[in-house]
Amino acid sequence: MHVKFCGFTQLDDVNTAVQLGADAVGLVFYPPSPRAVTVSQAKALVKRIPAFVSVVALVVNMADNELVELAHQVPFDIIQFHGDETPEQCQQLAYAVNKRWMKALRINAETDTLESVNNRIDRFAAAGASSILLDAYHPHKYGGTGARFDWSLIPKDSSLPIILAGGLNADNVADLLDMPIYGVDVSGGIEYDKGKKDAAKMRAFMKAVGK
Ligand SMILES: O=C(O)c1ccccc1N[C@@H]1O[C@H](COP(=O)(O)O)[C@@H](O)[C@H]1O
Repeated sequence: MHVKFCGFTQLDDVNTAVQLGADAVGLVFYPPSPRAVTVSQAKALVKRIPAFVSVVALVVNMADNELVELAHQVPFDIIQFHGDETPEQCQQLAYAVNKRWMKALRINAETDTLESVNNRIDRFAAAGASSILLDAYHPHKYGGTGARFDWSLIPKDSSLPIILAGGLNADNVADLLDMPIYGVDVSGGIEYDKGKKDAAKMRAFMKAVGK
């Protein structure tokens, strides 16, 4: 199971995540988020991230010129599109900065079915996504809500590797170990306050996934 810890703002927390063996560290470039970082904060955090640990830039409906500028300033590895971006927009934006990317789909149990989730994944696969992230739908927020979605809507035969997010923590992540997913992503479940990570919660999370 691959693990991404997301929403870092503190150097010590990044160091702890790396020491614990996180595969990826996510930085939020979405100013309304309480976990958002500035370019200069991000540069300082990324300096602490060694080879073999991926840096993920989480963006929400970011304008083309802003993403190009961000990519010039911060050496990230992968873009996580977590807004309303269409497959075509993701493809164009990622091409403009020459980066791999994944798309977050917010799953709504009232309107989604396994078929609709698979169809949505297929559209992003055709546009060149390297993975898909499934998160819980919230009517007023794009993510980082701490809410889970109905896991029976996780496809078994997805055309892209699935990264599961939404309300994960050390107590529930083990329930995912038998599911057809490539990785997990957590933010709120490893925090004591927004953007401030709890070393014991990070450790417990890694233990729960057997890392
Ligand atoms: O973390 C945020 O503030 C955030 C803001 C806007 C979009 C996504 C955001 N976070 C991502 O949301 C999921 C689930 O987070 P949680 O574990 O339920 O807190 C995860 O991918 C975060 O990276």
